[in-house]
Amino acid sequence: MAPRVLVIEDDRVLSRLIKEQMTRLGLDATAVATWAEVEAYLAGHEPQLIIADVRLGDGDALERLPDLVKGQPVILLTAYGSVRDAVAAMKAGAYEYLVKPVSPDELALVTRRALDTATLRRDHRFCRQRLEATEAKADFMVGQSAALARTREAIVMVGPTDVNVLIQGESGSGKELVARAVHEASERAQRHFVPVDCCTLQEKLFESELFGHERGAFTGADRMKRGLIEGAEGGTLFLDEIGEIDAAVQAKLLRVIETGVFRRLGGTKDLQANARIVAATNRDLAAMSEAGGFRADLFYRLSTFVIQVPPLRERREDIAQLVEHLIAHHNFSRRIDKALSAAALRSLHAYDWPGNVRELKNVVERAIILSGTSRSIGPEHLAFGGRRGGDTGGVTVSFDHDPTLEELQAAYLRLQLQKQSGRRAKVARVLAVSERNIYRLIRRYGLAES
Ligand SMILES: Nc1ncnc2c1ncn2[C@@H]1O[C@H](COP(=O)(O)OP(=O)(O)OP(=O)(O)O)[C@@H](O)[C@H]1O
Repeated sequence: MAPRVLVIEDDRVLSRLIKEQMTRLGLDATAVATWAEVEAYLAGHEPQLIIADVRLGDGDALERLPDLVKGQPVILLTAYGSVRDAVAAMKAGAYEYLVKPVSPDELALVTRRALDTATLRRDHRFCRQRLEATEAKADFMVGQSAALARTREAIVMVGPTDVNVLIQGESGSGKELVARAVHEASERAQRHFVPVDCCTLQEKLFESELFGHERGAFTGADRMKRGLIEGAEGGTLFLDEIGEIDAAVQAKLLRVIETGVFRRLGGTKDLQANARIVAATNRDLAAMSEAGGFRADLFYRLSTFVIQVPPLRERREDIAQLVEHLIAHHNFSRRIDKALSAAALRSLHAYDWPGNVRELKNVVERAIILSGTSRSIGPEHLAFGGRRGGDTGGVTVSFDHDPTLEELQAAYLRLQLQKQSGRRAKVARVLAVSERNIYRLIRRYGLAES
């Protein structure tokens, strides 16, 4: 459908000319000559653009402009030499003003631009709304267990206070979900929640992601780039896997927290940060700081308030509800009328869930696929830790001594990296942990070349 344009002009000749030109531009134009007609038209239509003469016989467009511009862009036509009108028009929110006699080329150009801008604005608004809707959905924490209730209580308590929060919990237990909930419960909820993955192999890249960089800060930095910390202005900066940041970043972060000041990479200006810091880790940060692996002063600052996210095996009573939620919200199959058989629920209860809710999500998604057209999900559709039912074709890791847990983990990771030809995303799926966890482990065990 052609975009609608309303032309408000009481000079009959000019009105006809503009209308004809709009038609030539492929627009659906309607011309009116009085404000009474405008009101009647707007009661039944929503034009995408209005072109209006500043002064009509029965009223002044400038007075009505603030109301008019709410719906769509308005281009005003002003008399030659009336600078006062032009300034007032722009102040009142007109998209553009054109001085009579109107040049057809200029009118065509401004019309196109106004329509394009309006479309962009609309798209942007739409994207934002969708984003907010997804974020709100992500905040939906499923589970009625007493353990989760304690986590919820902590969120409600600390959310509005603006203090820094440290979220501790095993991988896949829902730390990011908790961080989002803290943000939502705060006065910063209207601003951005910016998640930052601290687990990266390239420290310099990470630093510039976080703090931004000035032009020329390093080879390839051909323009200034703002860091995520600036993106979180007025909102919340979520530092995931905080235990992984190196000493240089630890020092910079401490400075931000203590003084509210930071610098972009290669910069000399002190910039003000206003972001609430919520950090998460699945490591024992207190022990790390005692052992010297993490700055004690930073740990102290970050852990003003600590929220523990319980592992799934400590809240098995949530499993049934989580499975129901995961079936209802999965997005790769149209069949959402699946149900778990009692026997399948028993095996889910019996399992230990080292990968927590993320692992449960993987298991449920695989089960939805494996159960095909059958409505019921049975134990034969469940594949724990990548294995299904009675299928025992596993892996063997051998040692000439009794390995420590760490050695076992490193060897198994090396083996999986070989097996999956170094494809980390795939290894992450098999091990039922996040890809960033795989990065972290690769770095910890020095397997980067695998
Ligand atoms: N209580 C819950 N209700 C619904 N979904 C959940 C819940 N807890 C976790 N999830 C889902 O499980 C997955 C993993 O959660 P999340 O990413 O928050 O874990 P994490 O602890 O931050 O993991 P990592 O340590 O790997 O960063 C996500 O898809 C999340 O939506």
